[in-house]
Amino acid sequence: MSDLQAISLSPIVPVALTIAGSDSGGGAGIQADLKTFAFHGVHGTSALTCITAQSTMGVTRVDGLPVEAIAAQIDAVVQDMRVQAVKTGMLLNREIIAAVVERVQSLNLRNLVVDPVMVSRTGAQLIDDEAVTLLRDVLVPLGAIVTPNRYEAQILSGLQINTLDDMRAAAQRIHKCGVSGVLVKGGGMAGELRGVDVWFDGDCLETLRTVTVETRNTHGTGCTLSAAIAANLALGQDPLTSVKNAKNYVTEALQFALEIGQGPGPVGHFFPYLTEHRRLNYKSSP
Ligand SMILES: Nc1ncnc2c1ncn2[C@@H]1O[C@H](COP(=O)(O)OP(=O)(O)OP(=O)(O)O)[C@@H](O)[C@H]1O
Ligand SMILES: Cc1ncc(COP(=O)(O)O)c(N)n1
Repeated sequence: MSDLQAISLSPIVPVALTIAGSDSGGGAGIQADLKTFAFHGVHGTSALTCITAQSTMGVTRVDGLPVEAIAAQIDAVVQDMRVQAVKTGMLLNREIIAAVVERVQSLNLRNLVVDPVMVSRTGAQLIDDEAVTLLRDVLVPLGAIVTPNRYEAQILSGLQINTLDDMRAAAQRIHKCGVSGVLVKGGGMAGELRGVDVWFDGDCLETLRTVTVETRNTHGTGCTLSAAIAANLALGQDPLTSVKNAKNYVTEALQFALEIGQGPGPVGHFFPYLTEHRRLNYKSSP
C-alpha cells in the first residue's frame, strides 16, 4: 500500500462544533462556520439554535428552536465524536443561552470560542436585555476566547470605545470576568482603526493589524473569524496563533468578497484558492 492510500484510509481529522443560527443567505451563521471549518481541513458539526430568513438586505424573520432540540444536537455530536473546539454564535434569547451554558458545563466542552453576537456592526441590538446580561455574566466567563465587536465590547466592558487605547482598556476589563483570551474586533472602528483588533490574555496585550480592505462586502466577517479561530484551536494551535491565523484568513476572504445580492455581500470563504481559470469564467458569466 502506498503512503497516499494509507493516509486516505485512516485520516485523523479534527472535529469542531458550531452552536449558532442559520443564515438563509449563506454569508454568516452556521453556513459561514461550516465553510470555514471545511477550508481549514476540520470536520464541521453543528447545533442549530435559530433559523433566520436573511439575505444581504437584512433579516426578515427569526425562529428560535426548542431548547431540547438544541441540547439534543450538542449531545448527539459530543457523545459520538471527539470535539476539539467549539464556537457559539447567535443564541437569540435567554432560554437558549441558559441551555447552551448547561451543556457546555455538563459536557465539559473545551476550547470554547464565544462570538457574543449581540449588536450588529452598525450598532443595532440583536438580542434582548435579559439575554445580554446572561451572556455577559455566565457564558463569556466559560470561554477560552471571546470575540466582541466594538459595540459588544462596550456592553461587556461598560466602557465607550472610540480610540485604540479604549479598545485596549476594554479588552483588559473584559478579561477580568474570567475568560482566558479577549479579542476586541475593529471592523466597526473609524478611519485607520478599521480592521485593527486588540488581543489580551492576561499577559500579552497586542494590537493585530493586517490591511484594511476597501469593500462594502463584509457580511459574515465576525462568524468567519470566530469559526477560523475554533478551527485553528482544533488543529492544536495555541490561542494567540489561532487568532492571528484566523485574522489573516478573514483578510484574504475579504479581499475576495462576493458582489452578490443588493446589500453588503459575503466574504469569499474559498475564493482566494479558486484557479485563475475558474475566476475568469465567473467574470464572463452573464
Ligand atoms: N474592511 C476591513 N478590512 C480588514 N479587516 C476587516 C475589515 N472589516 C472587518 N475586518 C476584520 O474582520 C474581523 C471581524 O470584525 P468585525 O468588527 O467586522 O466583526 P463583527 O461586527 O462581528 O462582524 P459583522 O460586521 O460581520 O457583524 C476582525 O478581525 C476585523 O478586524
Ligand atoms: C444567523 C446569523 N448569525 C450571526 C450573524 C452575524 O454575522 P456576522 O457578525 O458574522 O456578520 C448573522 N448575521 N446571522
